[in-house]
Amino acid sequence: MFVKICGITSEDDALLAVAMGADALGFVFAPSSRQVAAGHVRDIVRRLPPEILTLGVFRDEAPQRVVEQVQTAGLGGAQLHGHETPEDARFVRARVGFLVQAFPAGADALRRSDEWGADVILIDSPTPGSGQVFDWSLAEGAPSGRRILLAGGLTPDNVGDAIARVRPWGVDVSSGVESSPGRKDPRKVRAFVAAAKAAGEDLEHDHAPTGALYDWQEEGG
Ligand SMILES: O=C(O)c1ccccc1NCC(=O)[C@H](O)[C@H](O)COP(=O)(O)O
Repeated sequence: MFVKICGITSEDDALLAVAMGADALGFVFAPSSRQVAAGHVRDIVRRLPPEILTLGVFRDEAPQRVVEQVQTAGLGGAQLHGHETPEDARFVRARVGFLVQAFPAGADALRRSDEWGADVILIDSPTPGSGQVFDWSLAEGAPSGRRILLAGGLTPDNVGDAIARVRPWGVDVSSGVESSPGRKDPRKVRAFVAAAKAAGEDLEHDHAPTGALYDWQEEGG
């Protein structure tokens, strides 16, 4: 189970999340209480192991500006959370090398998400970074055979249920592992990563696959 910790604002929190077993970190460039500047992110990213996927998080930003910010910060890719068109997304993907495209759960566009050409489809609540949980049955609108990252109000207490229900490729969290906006709580981060990884192991040992997301994992994606 791939685990991304989003809304990182400090080197301490970045190193903490990595030490706890996170696979990816997100840095919010969109207007937010967690907003960070490219120069600050660059200083953090330099201290991280190369295998950690680092993503710049944007919302309705000009595609060329997304590319510039990702490159200035030395990030591994971009995560787009707004009303980006498939053309915007493909422009960014071609220049930054890795793209996560977010869709609000239940959005019609989720069924057409292949058009965005993203490496990973993120299914989130309509208000990203808000800590709001959505009805997980809405994640069923995702295309089959794609890497699905699930977010939206996940916590150490509910992430196991969410994984069992949605069977995603990975999970993404911000609010649920914070002590205050932009500050991560070490105990919550530890508990979240452990619960997500344990639930992922349970999925692998489950011999009764039911969903397309599981099929993709079975095929070695
Ligand atoms: O965190 C923000 O404030 C934010 C603002 C604008 C676009 C995206 C933003 N965050 C994205 C994330 O933190 C995660 O991808 C995800 O939405 C986490 O949500 P939650 O765990 O519910 O806080």
